[in-house]
Amino acid sequence: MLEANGVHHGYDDETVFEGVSLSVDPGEVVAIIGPSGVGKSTLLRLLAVFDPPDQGTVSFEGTRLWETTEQERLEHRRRIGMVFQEASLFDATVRRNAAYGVRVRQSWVERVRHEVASLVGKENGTTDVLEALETVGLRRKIDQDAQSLSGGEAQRVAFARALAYEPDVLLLDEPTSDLDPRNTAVIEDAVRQARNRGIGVVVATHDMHQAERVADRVAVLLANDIIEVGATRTVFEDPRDERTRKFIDGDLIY
Ligand SMILES: Nc1ncnc2c1ncn2[C@@H]1O[C@H](COP(=O)(O)OP(=O)(O)OP(=O)(O)O)[C@@H](O)[C@H]1O
Repeated sequence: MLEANGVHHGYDDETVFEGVSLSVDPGEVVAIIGPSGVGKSTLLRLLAVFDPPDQGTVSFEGTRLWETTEQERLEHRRRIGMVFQEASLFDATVRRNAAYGVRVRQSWVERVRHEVASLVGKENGTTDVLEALETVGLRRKIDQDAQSLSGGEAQRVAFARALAYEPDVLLLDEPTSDLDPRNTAVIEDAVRQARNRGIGVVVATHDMHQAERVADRVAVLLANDIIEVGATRTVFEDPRDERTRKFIDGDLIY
C-alpha cells in the first residue's frame, strides 16, 4: 500500500541512507530497528510524505507521490497518520486533543456541524474519538485538561488522536521510548488493535523486544542501508545477515 523504493536521503553533505526500499500492507505491522542516529525517523518522514527523497520514489497504492500534483499528494497524505516521539498536545481537554485529527480530515461543512453540536452540548465527541480513547484506556479522562496528564497518558492521547483520524497507514516514531511498562503495554496493544482493523503500521524503535512483540515483519537499518527485511521470527532466530545477528546480540559496535 505505502512503499519507499530505492530512496536515498541525506542532510547537507551527509548521507543518511542510500537505495533503501520498504513497504507496508494493510493489516500488517512492520518494525524498523536500528541504532540511534541511523535514520529511522528520516525514513518515517519520507514515508509520511513530509520530505521528498533525494532519489527514489515513495508510492501510495501505486501512485508515485512526488510525481503528482500537490493537491493529489495532500489527499494521499491525509490517509497517513503519524505519532512522533514526543506527544504535542495543546491546551484543551483530552477530547478536543484526540478529536483534532478528525477535524483535520473532515470537510469544513462536517467540521461546522460537529462544532455546533458540541457547543450546544449534544455531542461529547464523535464515536471515533470515544473509541480511540477507549482503545488507549483514557475514555474516563475525556474532560481532563491535557496539560495535566502524565507523560505516559499524553503519549496515549497522541496515539488516540492518530487512531481517531482513521488512517490507512499509521507511522509511529519510538512511540514508547519514555514510557513505563504499563503504558508501553497499552500502546503495544493499541498497535495490535489498529492492525486488526486493517491499518498498516510502521513503527521505528530501538527496542528490539518491542519489535519482536508487535511486528509481523522487521527491517534492520544499519550503515546507510536496510540490510535485512523479513518475517519477525526469521530475522530474530535465523537472520540472513551476520550483522543482524550481532546487532540483535548487542555485539555490533556502531
Ligand atoms: N533536520 C536535520 N538536519 C540535519 N541533520 C539531520 C536532520 N534530521 C536528522 N539529521 C541527522 O540524520 C541522521 C539520522 O537521524 P534520524 O533522526 O533519522 O535517526 P534515528 O535512527 O531516528 O535516531 P534516534 O533513534 O536517535 O531517534 C542523524 O545523524 C541526524 O543527526
